[in-house]
Amino acid sequence: MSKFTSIAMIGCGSMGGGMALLFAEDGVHVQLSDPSEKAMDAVIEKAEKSGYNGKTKKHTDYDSLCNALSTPRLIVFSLPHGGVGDKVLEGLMPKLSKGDIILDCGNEHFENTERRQNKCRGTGVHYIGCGVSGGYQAARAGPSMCPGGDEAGLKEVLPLLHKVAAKDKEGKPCVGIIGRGGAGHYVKMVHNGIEHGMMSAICEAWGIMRKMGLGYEEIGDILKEWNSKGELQGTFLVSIGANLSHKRESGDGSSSDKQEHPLVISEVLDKVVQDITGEEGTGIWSNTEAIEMHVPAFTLNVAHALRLASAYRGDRERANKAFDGGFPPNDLDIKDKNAFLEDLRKATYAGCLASYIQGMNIIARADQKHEWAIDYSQVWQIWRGGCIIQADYISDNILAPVLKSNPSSNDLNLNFSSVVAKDIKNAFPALRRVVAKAVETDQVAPALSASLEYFKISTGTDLPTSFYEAELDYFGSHMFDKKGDNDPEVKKPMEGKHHFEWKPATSQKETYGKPSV
Ligand SMILES: NC(=O)C1=CN([C@@H]2O[C@H](COP(=O)(O)OP(=O)(O)OC[C@H]3O[C@@H](n4cnc5c(N)ncnc54)[C@H](OP(=O)(O)O)[C@@H]3O)[C@@H](O)[C@H]2O)C=CC1
Ligand SMILES: O=C(CO)[C@H](O)[C@H](O)COP(=O)(O)O
Repeated sequence: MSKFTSIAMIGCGSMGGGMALLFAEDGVHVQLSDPSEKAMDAVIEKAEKSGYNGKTKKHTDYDSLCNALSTPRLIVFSLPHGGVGDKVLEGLMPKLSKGDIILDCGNEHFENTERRQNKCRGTGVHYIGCGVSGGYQAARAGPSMCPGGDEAGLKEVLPLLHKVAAKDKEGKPCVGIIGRGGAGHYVKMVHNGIEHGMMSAICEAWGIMRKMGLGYEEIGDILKEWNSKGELQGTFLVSIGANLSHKRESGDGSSSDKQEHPLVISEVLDKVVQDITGEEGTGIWSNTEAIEMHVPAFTLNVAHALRLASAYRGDRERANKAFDGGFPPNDLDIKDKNAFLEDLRKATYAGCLASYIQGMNIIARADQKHEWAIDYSQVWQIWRGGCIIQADYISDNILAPVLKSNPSSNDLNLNFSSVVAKDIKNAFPALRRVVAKAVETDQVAPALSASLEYFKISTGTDLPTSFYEAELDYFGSHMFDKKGDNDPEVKKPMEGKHHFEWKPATSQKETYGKPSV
């Protein structure tokens, strides 16, 4: 039996509510706090219905909440990111004692996490940033959990997390100590960046299949097939895509019912708004981090841009009118449908793998900067099951050989892996054919196109940036390295050693002639 027999859940929305039931299912008493009594009542009702009688209780003040907890206290946050957590922490701190633990299971920005960790440090309260993944279904059944912070607090709470977290195919829990400071929230943030890249690649493939004339349910069957074998085997986002493709509002699925109830997917508008409404920040933060860490993340960047562009439906409609109909994708007349679908499957895989590679590179660079001592074998384990980016083939064949041995962050770049090289060389011609077809027929394929460019550029040794560098030196005296220079620094991102006087600076009179005024 865990020492945490009575814990707090602060925030009883879709994730917190589900996790409260998850802990209650494990026999733990869960003390609830949420501004909405209705939200707490809903959790209590579900707990009672599930037979967890008396295991959940609502509180409207922190005194009664904290007094109801076993010690050391374990307080789980499932709150919107930003100021809410600060306010809650401020309210709780006077009631907490040395050894108590806050487990922040929201998608918090890692800098907020570290700021709060610093605030708590002098008091002996442990603040753990624990990204959770898998959506509200996983919150209820057991999410993938990514905790980071000080080791003492992590070791205290880990046995309980082992019990409630998602389990992989071998039954091992998808949770482990990720690293120090804000590492847990950082890795979860990048998980979401990868998620966005993968979702973009998959939705672009879906759009292309629609233009091939395939019906929603036919596409669902194809996605099911993709998920069952090969490089996309066991990919959660592909599997839920297969599942959602067949869903109708209600009814029994009979043919008369099919006429009455359209497929839900056929009614969904093309608008992703979370980044703009501020509900979620992870997509913005992971792309900002990619840029700030100087990591080329082609797929992630354009996936985010697609979301942003999609959100402004009204602007798109207005521009569409101004452009007299814009550039709508043409119907695709594909002679050998099966061969093209196979290309599309491989292209989708390349987009998913590109997302993983870019995400891992962001994590590695941040780990070096912040000295979090990330345990990459745990990153691998945490992403094995229960999370949105779960991808069994990638996990078993691409990540395991690199991550399981917990390499140094310097050796993490998956583009150095012979397995990745083999797979991408196999998928690249298919990706090229799909992108070429998409370009030719105006399909929307930013993440697929960016992934093609990514692999071409990140493995290329003859880029057109020679000309770029020359122009920079021409107008800005920014220096350049020369082909054939043997200095090892040439291989590093360091300023070049040469400047050429392409055009000497001249006086205003020499440049413009005699002024007219
Ligand atoms: N939804 C998902 O799939 C996932 C979400 N997350 C993260 O988990 C966290 C929660 O997400 P989610 O459950 O979807 O969001 P919800 O909005 O459903 O839940 C958040 C809850 O916190 C409550 N809340 C607000 N202020 C306080 C406060 N001062 N004290 C106690 N409770 C408060 C909200 O109440 P009210 O509505 O009345 O303001 C709401 O019930 C977020 O950080 C999210 O990014 C992580 C993984 C997956
Ligand atoms: O964290 C999550 C999954 O891992 C949540 O589902 C989150 O709501 C996804 O939203 P976004 O795509 O905006 O990050």
